[in-house]
Amino acid sequence: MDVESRLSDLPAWRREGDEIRRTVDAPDFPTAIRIVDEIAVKAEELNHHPDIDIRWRTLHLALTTHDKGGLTDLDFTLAALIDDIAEKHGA
Ligand SMILES: C[C@H](O)[C@H](O)[C@H]1CNC2=NC(N)=NC(=O)C2=N1
Repeated sequence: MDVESRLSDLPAWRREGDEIRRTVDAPDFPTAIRIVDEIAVKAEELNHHPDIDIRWRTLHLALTTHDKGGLTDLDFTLAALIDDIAEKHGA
């Protein structure tokens, strides 16, 4: 997988070893939680689940495919969906 080329379509994300990561700065805490809730729905649909660290209104998200020991298409698919959700909420 050409990770750098996939990342060029996802400027908010950066590679850290076997993961891609981004932060999401929500306008306030309730919005941050709504974003997490919408991500959770997508994660269940895809059976692919991000690591999420919630710090007040900032989310730290990390994606990898544990089952395959590295990054796969699913990580980039979910990353794009997370970007859509964040943008919709002004984050
Ligand atoms: C058995 C089941 O398919 C898994 O353990 C799934 C669930 N969610 C997952 N999420 C992520 N991010 N990586 C995985 O490898 C993964 N595996």
